Amino acid sequence: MTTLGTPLSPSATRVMLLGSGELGKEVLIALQRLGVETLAVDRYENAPGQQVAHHARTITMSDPAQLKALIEAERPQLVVPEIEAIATPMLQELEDAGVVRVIPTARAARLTMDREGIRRLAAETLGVPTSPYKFCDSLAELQAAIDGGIGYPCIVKPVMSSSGKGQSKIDGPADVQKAWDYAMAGGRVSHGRVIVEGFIDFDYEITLLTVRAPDAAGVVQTQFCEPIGHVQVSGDYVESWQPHPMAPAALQLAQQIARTVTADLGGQGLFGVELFVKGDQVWFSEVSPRPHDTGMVTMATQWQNEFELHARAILGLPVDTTLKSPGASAVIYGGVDATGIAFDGVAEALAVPGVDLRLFGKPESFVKRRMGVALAHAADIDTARRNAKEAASRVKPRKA
Ligand SMILES: Nc1ncnc2c1ncn2[C@@H]1O[C@H](COP(=O)(O)OP(=O)(O)OP(=O)(O)O)[C@@H](O)[C@H]1O
Ligand SMILES: NCC(=O)N[C@@H]1O[C@H](COP(=O)([O-])[O-])[C@@H](O)[C@H]1O
Ligand SMILES: [Mg+2]
Repeated sequence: MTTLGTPLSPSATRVMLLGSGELGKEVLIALQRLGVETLAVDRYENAPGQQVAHHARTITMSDPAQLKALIEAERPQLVVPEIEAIATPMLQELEDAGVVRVIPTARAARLTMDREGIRRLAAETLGVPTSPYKFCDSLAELQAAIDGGIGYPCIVKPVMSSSGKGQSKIDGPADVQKAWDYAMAGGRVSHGRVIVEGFIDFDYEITLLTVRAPDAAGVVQTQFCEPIGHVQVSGDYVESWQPHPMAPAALQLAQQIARTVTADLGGQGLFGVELFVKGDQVWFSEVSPRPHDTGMVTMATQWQNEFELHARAILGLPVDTTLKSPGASAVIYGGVDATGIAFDGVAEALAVPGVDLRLFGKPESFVKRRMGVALAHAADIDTARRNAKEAASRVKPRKA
């Protein structure tokens, strides 16, 4: 039985988010709606989630000493990682010592913070199909890996990065040095290691949102949302839609891979399983043990969006993954480097049929920083995609 308390009282159910960007903000809102007391942590002040939580703290989350001190001082019942760049070995230590429960598990957070952990688990331990890959610590090792079998084209990524940071495609020998240098500059935590992956020439890619939540008997069951299709530019998502139509055989394989990987990671919560599909062939790419950026579309498409599903699953409450309507999302980038920016065209954007907006409230904009998203529901995904993109293009961020 789950019992929830009253926030800001001794009975409170207290949850700490580690990372409080646009995804954490929505998880925090979902938790607030259930009367959970929330504490939003991030690396900078006034992060989106910090603006809606009961409490806000700013620390270097990759520093084990700072992380330990904060968790020991606050003693939340649950710690919910929201980004990769966290001192996850310390989370493991605190979980092992019984100080906190980490969502979905400290081991899942540790394995997925580093591409090497999750890739070796999926490909080598679980035998799930992935692109060919090698890990390299120098430009010479990168060149040797490519010449030794990875071949061209291939993709280089820092082992610790997300949203495409430091990622580039190598089409031939002339690109290798550039890709190495770019990876060295782009990791979220400085680290001289990269993964080089053979390029998969997929027909399409999906995120399969997978929820592990207990049933009435308290047994954790796996449930899937409808597949989310998406388009990535420079390794960062720009557009997503749901449901993405799939051949039954490919969908079955996708669900089987997602079930295998998430069952091994364990715990309770929502996972974003990223998969490449070509005909009936499916490759595992990576997994977020938390809501996924492409899953923001579920704010327009599902009865319970991915943030509500995560909130419910981690609290041990029942979930409903069914679709309400086809829909789409389109990203709004900052377009300028400036703090405290203004957004023109909001009314024009909201005049597009079936459209809603999220402006995240990030205090500082960069040309390629995601500052908002347009959401659209429609009778079919083509209309929804068109309307979401139209609405996103009508929002004009500028220096205030
Ligand atoms: N081996 C590959 N073959 C073909 N395309 C790839 C490959 N690896 C990555 N990509 C493309 O680059 C995108 C981003 O890659 P990946 O998900 O590994 O990066 P990321 O930085 O973790 O992104 P995010 O944090 O947004 O999930 C993929 O969604 C896909 O479009
Ligand atoms: N693909 C992972 C992802 O989308 N993560 C989301 O972006 C935020 C960081 O944004 P920022 O880099 O603009 O601070 C994270 O806090 C999370 O919400
Ligand atoms: Mg990804």
